[in-house]
Amino acid sequence: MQFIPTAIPDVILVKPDVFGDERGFFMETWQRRKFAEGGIDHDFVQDNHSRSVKGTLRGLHYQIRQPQGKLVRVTAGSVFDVAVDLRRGSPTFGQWAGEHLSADNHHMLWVPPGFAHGFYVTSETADFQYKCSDYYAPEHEHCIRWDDPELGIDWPLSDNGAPLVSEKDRQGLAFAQAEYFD
Ligand SMILES: Cc1cn([C@H]2C[C@H](O)[C@@H](COP(=O)(O)OP(=O)(O)O[C@H]3O[C@@H](C)C(=O)[C@@H](O)[C@H]3O)O2)c(=O)[nH]c1=O
Repeated sequence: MQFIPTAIPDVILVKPDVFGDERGFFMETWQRRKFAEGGIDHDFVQDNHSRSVKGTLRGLHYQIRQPQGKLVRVTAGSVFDVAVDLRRGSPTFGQWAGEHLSADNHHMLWVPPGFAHGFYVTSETADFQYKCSDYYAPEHEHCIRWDDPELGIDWPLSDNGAPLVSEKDRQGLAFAQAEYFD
């Protein structure tokens, strides 16, 4: 199991050991002791699973109270996954880290509390599964626009136009107008 700091060191790319044989493969997707040694030392209280069609973009989401750390992975298809540092005073405040996660590369991303999170689907469909370190609290949920020019996220958008975004995400705030973490 490899734990690799990304462009934002607190955002960690996890490359699990994958044991293939004639039946298929086996891998550990969460193991408290190994992940703690790798810098991901959290209790998880909720697991989520979403499916999205190609060109979908979900995000950028965060909860200003009850902030959630998210251990995310893709079990079918592929996505470009992004974390944005919203921790005021952090040396990487306002910066983003992005990684390609897929069912084929088995990579996971640790998005700590204090970050906004989103992803863009690059395959026909994508199944996206993640563990959360706090409960869903819609009353504390905030959304920053995925295409905020100040953030300048380099989404690998397909040529045929704008991504598929929920009504809620279309109402996302500019980064400059967002609430941050102290
Ligand atoms: C996130 C969530 C949603 N829901 C419900 C609310 C709504 O009716 C329906 C769809 O919700 P949303 O449109 O917010 O789903 P979605 O846009 O997939 O929201 C998710 O996006 C990614 C990027 C994240 O980082 C997640 O934390 C979460 O915010 O599911 C829950 O019941 N529990 C949950 O934990």
